[in-house]
Amino acid sequence: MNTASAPTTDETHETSLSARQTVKALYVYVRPHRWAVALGLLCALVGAAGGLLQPLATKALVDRLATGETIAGILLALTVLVVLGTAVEAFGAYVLERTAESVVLAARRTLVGRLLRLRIAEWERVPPGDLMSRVTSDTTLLRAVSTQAVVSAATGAVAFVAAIVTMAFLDTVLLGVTLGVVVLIGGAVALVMPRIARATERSQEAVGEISVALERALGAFRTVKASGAEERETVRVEAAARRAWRHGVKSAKWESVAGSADELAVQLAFLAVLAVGGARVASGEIPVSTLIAFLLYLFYLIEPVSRLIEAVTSYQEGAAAISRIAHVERLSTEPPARGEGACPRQETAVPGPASVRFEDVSFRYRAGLPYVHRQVSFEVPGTGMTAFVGPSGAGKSTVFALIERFHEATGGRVLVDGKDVRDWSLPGLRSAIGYVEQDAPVLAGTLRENLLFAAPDATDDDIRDVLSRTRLDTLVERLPHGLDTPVGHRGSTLSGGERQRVAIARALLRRPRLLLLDEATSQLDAVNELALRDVVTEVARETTVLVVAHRLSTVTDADRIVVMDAGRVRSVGTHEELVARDRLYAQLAATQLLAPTR
Ligand SMILES: Nc1ncnc2c1ncn2[C@@H]1O[C@H](COP(=O)(O)OP(=O)(O)OP(=O)(O)O)[C@@H](O)[C@H]1O
Repeated sequence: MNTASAPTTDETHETSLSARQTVKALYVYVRPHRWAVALGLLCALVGAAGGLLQPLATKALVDRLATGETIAGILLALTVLVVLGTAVEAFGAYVLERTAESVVLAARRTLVGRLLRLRIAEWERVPPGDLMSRVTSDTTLLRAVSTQAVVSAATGAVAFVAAIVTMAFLDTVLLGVTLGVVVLIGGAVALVMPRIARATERSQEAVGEISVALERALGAFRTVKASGAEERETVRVEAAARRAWRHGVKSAKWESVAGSADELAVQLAFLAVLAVGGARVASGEIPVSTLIAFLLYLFYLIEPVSRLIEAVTSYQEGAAAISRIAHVERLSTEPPARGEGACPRQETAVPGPASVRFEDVSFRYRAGLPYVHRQVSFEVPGTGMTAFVGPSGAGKSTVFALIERFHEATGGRVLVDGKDVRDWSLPGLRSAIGYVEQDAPVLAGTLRENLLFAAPDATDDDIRDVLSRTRLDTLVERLPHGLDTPVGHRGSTLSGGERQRVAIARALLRRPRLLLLDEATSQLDAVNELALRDVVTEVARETTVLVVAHRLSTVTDADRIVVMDAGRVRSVGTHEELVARDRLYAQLAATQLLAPTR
């Protein structure tokens, strides 16, 4: 029944796309811009046609010189041709660059939209730094392949065929010599191409590793410093950077081999044509103007051939990026809620506190991992405070994760208001809940942005009220810009206790029907703890409050306590009842839960 988590090892293995899948994925990006690409292609073709006419005009010019006719008209026509061709080509290039940027934007928007809807299980599996590098770095590789490569391939092919046909009219023997050389070099280039794709993919992977390593170190910056780990973490990031360099250089090596192939093909063909053509001119089989025109076409071939090579090269690079981007698209996202958009209002419109029931819930985070919940059953009626206690790792926080539907139960049912959480729309379910995580994350931005994060429509009065209830009003008075003071990366300019109170205020502003409070073990001082205790007690009068308790004061205030041990519910009762009849609870209360401000 579990669809949310439990990815297998196979799923985590990243496989490259086949050529067909790559082209299909590429087409999805290009399709919305096909008319712009077509316009760019048209401009490139016009430019190429201008180039194609030049050798013929030169042949006419040489012929006229031989007969003593005037050449001014042809020269003028040639100049106009060159200027117009260049202008059209420049316009086409702009259209393509703009389109390429739009393709990158579209890919980034799709990825970002998906990333924030990923299932928690997927998000836990893939390092955030790697995901970030796919959004920022890999998408840029789409730029070249999505438009320029398409146009280069098309114009290159058209110009190549046109030149070859014209050359066939001039002299088939010389064409045979030319094609022989081109096919030879082309075969060598074809061997090199897959190496470019492989090296690019490795290089992009290494860029992802740089982000992962950086995110790891910068995300625990103080710990890195306090542990004296700057050097080691630097080495780690550098190692990834060196891997990126190595594969980048490898890719550059093969690209330069491929990139110089066009020159080489034409130069070799030039020598061969010069030898064979010279003999044919000497024997009177062809006039010298034909040889000159043929040689000019030969040099004209450099461009289409280099365009074809460029197209294939950037396709190889792009294919690597498309594979990595497609991998994100394959990560599973949270299900679109049944009736999403319509249901939430209806669901949140139900007034009053929500009830919670676990029915024989079993759960493990992934196949192969041990069960965290085994037949967990308990019932929490609307209103009142229910505390969850138990040794570390007993599965208390996991109760909250299942209620929020961050993960889905492997067996049994989790019910909110008597309705299976899987039958709720996700926004509807979550909008009924206020959730304070154990580490009380505060986001970069101002204090106001943080408070309004879960309730963007809260009024100033609501904010004032919640600030005074959580004793944050004195902090706001002290801050230089009050509520509009930035709190730093992850709230680093606030104290641990302040961060926790901000997180609680944020949850309360949401006016939740169910408040989930994962108590931090040692964040609050006695005064603030007392104040918050009053707030939570007050909130519990009108809302269902579930607390993972680490403080004695919390459990003594609780209406009921659920004692968990090794993934099972051991007993349920009030503090007095449990002290009298549950040895583990009595022990916990006497030790871990004893100090009120632990
Ligand atoms: N995302 C996860 N993936 C895999 N295992 C996890 C994950 N989160 C928690 N666990 C494991 O599940 C078990 C229960 O974790 P949980 O956080 O529910 O315990 P807890 O009772 O809240 O502990 P504590 O009091 O220390 O916070 C632990 O053994 C933990 O290692």
